[in-house]
Amino acid sequence: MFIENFKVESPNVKYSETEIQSVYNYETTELVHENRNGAYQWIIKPKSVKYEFKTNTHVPKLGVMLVGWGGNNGSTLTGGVIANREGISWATKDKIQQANYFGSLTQASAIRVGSYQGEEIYAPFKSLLPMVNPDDIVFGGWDISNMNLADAMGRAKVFDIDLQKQLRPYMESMVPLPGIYDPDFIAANQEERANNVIKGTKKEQVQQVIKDIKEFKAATKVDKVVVLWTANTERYSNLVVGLNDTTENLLAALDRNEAEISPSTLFAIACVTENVPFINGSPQNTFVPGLIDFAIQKNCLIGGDDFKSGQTKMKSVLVDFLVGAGIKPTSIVSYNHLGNNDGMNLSAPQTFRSKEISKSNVVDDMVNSNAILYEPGEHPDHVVVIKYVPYVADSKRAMDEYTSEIFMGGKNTIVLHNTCEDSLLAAPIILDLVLLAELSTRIQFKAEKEGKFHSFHPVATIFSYLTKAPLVPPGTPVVNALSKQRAMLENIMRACVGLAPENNMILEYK
Ligand SMILES: NC(=O)c1ccc[n+]([C@@H]2O[C@H](COP(=O)([O-])OP(=O)(O)OC[C@H]3O[C@@H](n4cnc5c(N)ncnc54)[C@H](O)[C@@H]3O)[C@@H](O)[C@H]2O)c1
Ligand SMILES: O=P([O-])([O-])O[C@@H]1[C@@H](O)[C@H](O)[C@@H](O)[C@H](O)[C@@H]1O
Repeated sequence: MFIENFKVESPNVKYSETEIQSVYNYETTELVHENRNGAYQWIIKPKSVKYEFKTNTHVPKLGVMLVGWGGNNGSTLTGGVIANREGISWATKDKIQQANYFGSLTQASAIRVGSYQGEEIYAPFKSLLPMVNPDDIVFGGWDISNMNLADAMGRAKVFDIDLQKQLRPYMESMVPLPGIYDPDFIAANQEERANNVIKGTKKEQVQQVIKDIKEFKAATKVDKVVVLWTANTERYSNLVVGLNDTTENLLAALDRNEAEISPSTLFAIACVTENVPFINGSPQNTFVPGLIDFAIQKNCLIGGDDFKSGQTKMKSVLVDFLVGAGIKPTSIVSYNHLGNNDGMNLSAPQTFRSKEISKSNVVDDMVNSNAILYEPGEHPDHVVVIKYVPYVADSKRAMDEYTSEIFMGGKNTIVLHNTCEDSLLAAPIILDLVLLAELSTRIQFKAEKEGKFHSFHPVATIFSYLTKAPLVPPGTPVVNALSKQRAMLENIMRACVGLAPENNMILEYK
């Protein structure tokens, strides 16, 4: 059965006018490696840590500024939210289609809240904590192309024509602000669309972005802004001691107009300076060490990298299943071709390399988790291929082959074929990222030994379910297995309302 909402009644949770307060006993373990009777032994000690959470329940009017607003993802998300807000339906060759938020974890997924009279009861994921209604988001942003959002939607070739016709009146007045264009960081084939750029030194560009954010807030009267990069994939920035290794060096490099500071890092500097959450939806290393250091100093939320939308999402499920079943993946080949501008930009070796890294590292934690299957340092052959084929446009064609060793020398090969509009997978993920970024800034918590409440660490690891290469604070383990990432996010939100983690034991029926 499905229920639309619920209230938790427990000594561990208190609802007030302005916040939800909860007490949560975090059950974990502490490991020691000790010499017991002459032999070293691993000892596991269960540990319970009492946490307190406070969630501000005032849901703000949210402004979302997209870098790359006029791109396939930016125009698709904007149009999709308008279509949902206005209740637009449109004719397709099969039926009259209603707008929806399918593919969004927060808007279209469910959680188990228990059982009632022998029936499992589920509720919307978004019913756990008060969240911004996506229909109310005010969009803005930047693009190096000056095309208005209605024409950009046409250029993207993602939405059905009847839908595009209905959306055009809402979108043709939306014109991106000039972006920061640096041909050294993206493919040369992007030059022809760069007709809308901020001139001046890198510091002047940062100052312009800050001014843009302030003017957007004032004009739209939003309470909060989240900035998200859905512009082109850049090449990796070189990490240089004395240039981008610390906050001081990065800001000094900015003053010197150093060439090696990428547009995405410039946007991130502007956002951290203004304490505006910044999320990187692309695979490049926007968050150089100096930027991470700056975000920590300012306690400004940053998160990324690279939306996890299709092939990689499947990979993080399949490899988790195989390794978890004691089956040994030995060869993984991920090929896809697509014909959108993203694909065109990725046809350059340096920008492709950024994507190859984010699409390849996703199996590392799962492989390293099982020494029965893999010797130290052993890992599957893993190849990523992306080809640009203009004719297919946004309709990405992905083909994957997974070969594994099974019982008694057997081999198993799984082949997947996956075709879809890439932007229709990415747009709901962008929505989740900005909604969760806003929500996480309303949560404070402390452990029993801590003196005062504090926010999450500025480097937002709670986004890992939504990103290919989860950005984590230094020294934090990277988890890529999709089921673990989803459970982590759900259980943290459950803790905020005093609910225990979903442990799937349903002992009452055992
Ligand atoms: N399924 C997906 O679509 C998916 C999944 C994961 C990651 N991504 C990443 O998301 C990003 C956007 O994908 P897309 O399909 O929308 O690409 P796109 O090329 O259609 O859109 C990118 C937009 O950014 C603009 N742009 C480029 N550099 C800019 C800058 N410095 N400042 C402002 N605007 C700039 C371009 O003019 C373009 O309009 C890419 O980096 C892509 O790799 C996409
Ligand atoms: O999310 P995913 O399907 O693994 O990866 C995708 C790539 O396969 C695709 O070629 C690229 O253009 C998209 O930006 C996205 O990154």
